[in-house]
Amino acid sequence: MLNSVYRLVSPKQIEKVVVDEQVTGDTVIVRPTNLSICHADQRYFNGLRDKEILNQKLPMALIHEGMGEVVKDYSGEFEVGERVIIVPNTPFEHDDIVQENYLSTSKFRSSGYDGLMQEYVFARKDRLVRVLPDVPSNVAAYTELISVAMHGIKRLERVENSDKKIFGVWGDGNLGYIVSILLKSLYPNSKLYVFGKEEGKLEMFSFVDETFTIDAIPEELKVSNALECAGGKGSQYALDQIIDHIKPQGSIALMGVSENPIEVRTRMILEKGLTLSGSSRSGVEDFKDTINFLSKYETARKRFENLVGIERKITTIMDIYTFFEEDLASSWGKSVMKWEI
Ligand SMILES: NC(=O)C1=CN([C@@H]2O[C@H](COP(=O)(O)OP(=O)(O)OC[C@H]3O[C@@H](n4cnc5c(N)ncnc54)[C@H](OP(=O)(O)O)[C@@H]3O)[C@@H](O)[C@H]2O)C=CC1
Ligand SMILES: O=C(CO)[C@H](O)[C@H](O)COP(=O)(O)O
Ligand SMILES: [Zn+2]
Repeated sequence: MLNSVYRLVSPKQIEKVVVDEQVTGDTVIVRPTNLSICHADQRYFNGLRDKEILNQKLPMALIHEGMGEVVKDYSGEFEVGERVIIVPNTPFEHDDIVQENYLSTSKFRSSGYDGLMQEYVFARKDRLVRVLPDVPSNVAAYTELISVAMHGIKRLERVENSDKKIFGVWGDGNLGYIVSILLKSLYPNSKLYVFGKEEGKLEMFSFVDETFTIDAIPEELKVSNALECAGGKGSQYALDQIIDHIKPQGSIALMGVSENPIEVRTRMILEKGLTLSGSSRSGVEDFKDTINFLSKYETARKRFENLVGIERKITTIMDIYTFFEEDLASSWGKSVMKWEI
């Protein structure tokens, strides 16, 4: 069946290609409707990855955060018109130990495999999760990032000690905001401190116990466990501060992605007996946990609406270029496209 796919062929150049899609008894055809930009997409769009990586991964359609409506279901599980979130990770094997998003055989949309910038997405039925009626489409669009935060917290839980008095989140952007919302709901008896660069952004974190700009952290302040949500070179500075302000034998979730390798003070990690938990992407179970979370915590669900930043209707390739530029310039929130191309 013919489908139009909008692929990034080189930095800042997207071309429409028509591909012949294979259909099986497990295929569900989804019309993408609301797509959200991730930092990873911006890195590809602007050519901020190594040349070898770009050569290896392009051409490909960008975007791995999004939802759409079922237009045809060969599996018989979904109704036409149902709103569904598309899980970007696609495993081809099961492993009892390694989770689906860490299997080298899995494919991940918009990382060497076509993302959601397509006329129709031909998805496997197990890669779709229904959107709750109370969740607006512009929030459902970035469920993937919520599931990433959920996954990171769950991985941290595997290694944490029993001290959960104070969580520290470094990063006052999208991921930091989402992680903070999840922590505040999941750990109502713990204190939550958020560390960021700008007062203006930190004001959005009114629901946490305290916020600090990173140049004014009291020397004696200590956290039990920490989550690094800064990314880029900021990961290095954040990790450095975390090492200073975390209690001995605390645990750190590393979630921010840096384009280039960063320096880490391993000596102090050893001296304080710290545990680092790396976490990347998410799997379908994390999406299901996210949906359950959204259904259980109404206040948290509403808070996610405050994270919607710019929203635009996209009808041409030129609109995509403009939107990626606007997203780069935007100071707060997730940028969501109404995909009408
Ligand atoms: N592990 C995973 O699977 C995933 C990882 N990510 C990664 O997470 C990172 C964050 O993404 P996102 O939240 O969308 O990005 P944002 O740019 O919205 O947020 C990052 C925030 O951290 C702030 N920051 C920078 N340096 C520091 C520091 N030293 N201490 C505290 N805060 C700091 C930034 O401030 P300013 O803008 O002023 O510099 C910004 O507000 C990115 O690297 C992204 O690629 C995203 C999705 C999934
Ligand atoms: O954003 C992400 C998940 O939501 C990941 O950071 C992203 O998938 C990493 O992949 P890549 O190596 O292609 O940047
Ligand atoms: Zn992402």
